[in-house]
Amino acid sequence: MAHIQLKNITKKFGAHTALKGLDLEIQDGEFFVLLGQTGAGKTTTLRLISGLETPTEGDILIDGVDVGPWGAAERDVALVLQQYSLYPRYTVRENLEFPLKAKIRRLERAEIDERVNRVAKTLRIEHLLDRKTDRLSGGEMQRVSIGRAIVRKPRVFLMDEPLSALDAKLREALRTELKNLQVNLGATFLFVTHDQIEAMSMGDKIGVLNEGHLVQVGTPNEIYNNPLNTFVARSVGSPPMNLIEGELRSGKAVMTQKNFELPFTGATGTSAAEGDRPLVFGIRPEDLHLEAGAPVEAKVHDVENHGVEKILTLRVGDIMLRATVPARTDVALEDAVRFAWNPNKVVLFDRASGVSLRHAG
Ligand SMILES: Nc1ncnc2c1ncn2[C@@H]1O[C@H](COP(=O)(O)OP(=O)(O)OP(=O)(O)O)[C@@H](O)[C@H]1O
Repeated sequence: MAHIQLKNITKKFGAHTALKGLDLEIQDGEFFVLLGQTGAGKTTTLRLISGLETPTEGDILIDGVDVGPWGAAERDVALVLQQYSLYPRYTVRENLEFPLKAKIRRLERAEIDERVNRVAKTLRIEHLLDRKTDRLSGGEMQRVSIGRAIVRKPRVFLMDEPLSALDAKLREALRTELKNLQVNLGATFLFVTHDQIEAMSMGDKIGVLNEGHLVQVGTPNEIYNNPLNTFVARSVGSPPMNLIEGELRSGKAVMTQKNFELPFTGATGTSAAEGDRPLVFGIRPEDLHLEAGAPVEAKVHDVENHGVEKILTLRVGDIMLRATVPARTDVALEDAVRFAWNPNKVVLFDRASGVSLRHAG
């Protein structure tokens, strides 16, 4: 178990700056997810913590100790990658024993057996112990890779998209297992992914990374309900938050799309809302609902049936809005419908900076 702190980390590769002044703190026993698109700097962050790269500027502290001078082995962190790095001609048992046989560990045979058996039981791969790893399915191989990390009892687990090579069903199953495992071990996990569903479902905390900048850190609820800016608003939620242009007029927010104009009755949420200015309204699809007599008319442009719910695309003039409605809602393409929204749930963003007025205030 360990507490990790990154202080003002910058990492340059030649002329390219991969990380820019990154400050990040991961509490002991926390499941922290770093969410970002390709090239955001996720892998670089993991490689810096594990000691495979050196920061251009800034410090990395593990349990309050500056680990800058320490090599990868001394840091005692385990890195699990998307591509399983197993020895193909070895059995599962041999692969699990391997990290324990390093000379510096000097473990007794009985201790090695005990650890391997316990990990195999935890990951439900006991029946595979004597099988060669090239005879395993993708999900089994990834379990063994995770097992190789656990068996060492490292201080920190760093996971680089470990589930992204697996099919959807397996990914879902392993998400739950990995989360349970982290809770049972009480371990500190830093898990990086570009998949917002993974981030939302697994993280105690999420850090949203964009082009080497940490944009926002918060619990999944904070990130979802109170995004710092339109980038974060678009990064989480499926379908994503509706973002509609409008403006502030005499203290009232007004949506001013070409074909409709609507007063917004909810609180603007900040004193920074004084003075007229261009805004973006953020409304989650589940906060839009169909209602007879509601203020705005729309045409049903698309209907996706997802079992328990339907995702509608509504066309209002030339803008498209997504609405998540109960599956029993009876609508067909090109139906005329009316919709309303929950004014308390609307998030207002400054159009120029993209920053939420709640945060700017
Ligand atoms: N060794 C290197 N030399 C030069 N540029 C690098 C090197 N490693 C990473 N980069 C660059 O730094 C940026 C961040 O890369 P990084 O691998 O950390 O992104 P990522 O968020 O993990 O992306 P992905 O999801 O695609 O793995 C990218 O623009 C990448 O091209």
